Amino acid sequence: MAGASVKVAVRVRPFNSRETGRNAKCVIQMQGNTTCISNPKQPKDGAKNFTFDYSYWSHTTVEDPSFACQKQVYKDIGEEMLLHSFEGYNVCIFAYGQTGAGKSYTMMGKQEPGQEGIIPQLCEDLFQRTGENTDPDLTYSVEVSYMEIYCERVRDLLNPKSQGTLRVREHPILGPYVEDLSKLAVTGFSDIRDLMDAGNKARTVAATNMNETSSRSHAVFTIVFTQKRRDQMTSLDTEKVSKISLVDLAGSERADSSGAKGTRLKEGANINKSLTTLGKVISALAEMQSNKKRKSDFIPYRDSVLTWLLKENLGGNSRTAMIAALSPADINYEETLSTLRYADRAKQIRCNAVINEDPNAKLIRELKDEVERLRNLLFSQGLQELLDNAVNNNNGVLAAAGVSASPLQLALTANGIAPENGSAPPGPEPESAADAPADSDQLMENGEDGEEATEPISKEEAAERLMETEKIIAELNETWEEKLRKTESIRLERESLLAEMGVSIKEDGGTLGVFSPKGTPHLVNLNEDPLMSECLLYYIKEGFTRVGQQDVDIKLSGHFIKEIHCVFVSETNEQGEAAWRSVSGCHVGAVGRSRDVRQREGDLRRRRPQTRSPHRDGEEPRVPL
Ligand SMILES: Nc1ncnc2c1ncn2[C@@H]1O[C@H](COP(=O)(O)OP(=O)(O)OP(=O)(O)O)[C@@H](O)[C@H]1O
Repeated sequence: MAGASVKVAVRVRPFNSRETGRNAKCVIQMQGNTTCISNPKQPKDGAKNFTFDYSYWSHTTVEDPSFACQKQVYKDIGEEMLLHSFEGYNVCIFAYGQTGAGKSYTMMGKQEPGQEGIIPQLCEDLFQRTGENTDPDLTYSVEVSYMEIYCERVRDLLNPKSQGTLRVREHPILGPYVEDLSKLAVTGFSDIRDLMDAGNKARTVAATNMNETSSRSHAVFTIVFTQKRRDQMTSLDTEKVSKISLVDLAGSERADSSGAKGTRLKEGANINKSLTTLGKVISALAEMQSNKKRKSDFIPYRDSVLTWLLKENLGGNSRTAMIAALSPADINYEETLSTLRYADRAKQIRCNAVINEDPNAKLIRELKDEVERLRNLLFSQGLQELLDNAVNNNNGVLAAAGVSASPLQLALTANGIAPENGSAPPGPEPESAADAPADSDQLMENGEDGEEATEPISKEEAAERLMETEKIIAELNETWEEKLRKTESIRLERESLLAEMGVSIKEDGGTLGVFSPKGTPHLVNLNEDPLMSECLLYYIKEGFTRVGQQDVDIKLSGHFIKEIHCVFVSETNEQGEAAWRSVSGCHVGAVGRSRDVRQREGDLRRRRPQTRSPHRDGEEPRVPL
């Protein structure tokens, strides 16, 4: 399997309503695995051909024999990658393309039958296959994390407690990783589907709160799949661990072509830092293939968070597939051509995947060696005694205060050399000796037989690395039951937080809508497309809602609906009476609350003072009512 190239597919979507409305012309044609794009300005001689592993024609409907549906895309790419993960390889699928070209549709899809994307299909297939196992010596475990990279900052989409940005670090043995990113244990497809759903909600909420859309961030869904086999003869366990990374990249349009100005342009540049670097990494890797002499240290992985975290998936230990989403419309010709060129370059990358057999045992051994090495290093500088004293002195005090810390942490803190937790800015961090501060006390390692020191390391750095390694060992040693307990408590926290925010999401005609803080009705326009901006989404809070025209009670709570003509909210007037106020231009239908709900609300209002503001105190609504 060594030296396999990145599998590259392209997929063209149907026209959207705007394109149909403008009589857009389709500039893409496909024949077998070849994609042809014609220049609308020079239709005769401007056509360009590209060949990929797959060219998916999804521009028409299922009636068309050449139509590629969600199932087919999964079968060709998702299933192949899943089978590689069963073999023990790391795998990665990433979707690239302009905003609105169909990346999320291909990766996540919709919840309707037949519309699910690669991620849910792969998860379902994974549990289907593990469920069919009849070998008592073979057990499986699955853990999931979901993060978002926005403006070079990493957010945990599954842990509501993790409000800020997470630190991207590099461990000398593990390589780049996100510190404190939750990795939740799952036991079946419904668990993983709930997490996906929760993560997607968190993503949209975060984007809306920042007045953004999720198309400006990269979403990385990771499954860690472990297969443990017990050997009856020796009673030894062997493990194969595969990391499945499923990445929905931010829209690839160039900042200048999106018409962004000012802050937007600056943000665009920052968001695109990861994409630009991804482009540079792909080019450098492609060049490395054609010019064998070129060394891999040339690859600028460290220049962005995305490429740093996906280092192994790009030219490293991974089987990788890229799907480039294409818009069919003539208006997007330039962007689509640039996507095709990007995909064409990615074809040249080769990855050296290896089966990750028994990494845990090996890893823990290596990490323990590292702890030993660092301890010796600190010990040789006379710090061991301090460590012991500090442990003895502090243990009781901290235990009484309910603080748990490792002995090492206590000792280092007591000696003023423990690193601060999580206060460093996100992004790749220099870890090499060359990056260490030159003026701090340097600990020199003595090699065996009095060899010269190999790597000077500051005492702060040794301490930090020691703590980091101990933390990783503790995580690796966590039992499955402990992981499940932790997952459950995070789930409860997440649910209560979302319920408190009154968050609800419904896919409505392909538009993902969001939310109402504290359940008050808001008008939220999530559509960046100016031509669609009249299409507001209305959130209706908990309770029964009466559609006046039809005079029937319809339960609309927690739903987003389009095309309401008028929305009334009940609130208290100056005389302290419940009154109705129209919050949008009123014409035909009316949406209000049914009488019993109004009654109940009136009672409540008389008991507690109400603000006239339909949004939280001190907080402006996104779209003023
Ligand atoms: N193959 C397809 N078949 C049917 N509809 C599609 C297809 N691809 C995309 N669409 C529809 O086109 C719209 C835009 O697609 P999508 O949201 O997946 O784009 P995107 O590239 O992920 O954009 P963004 O960068 O904003 O996330 C959605 O309404 C989606 O349902």
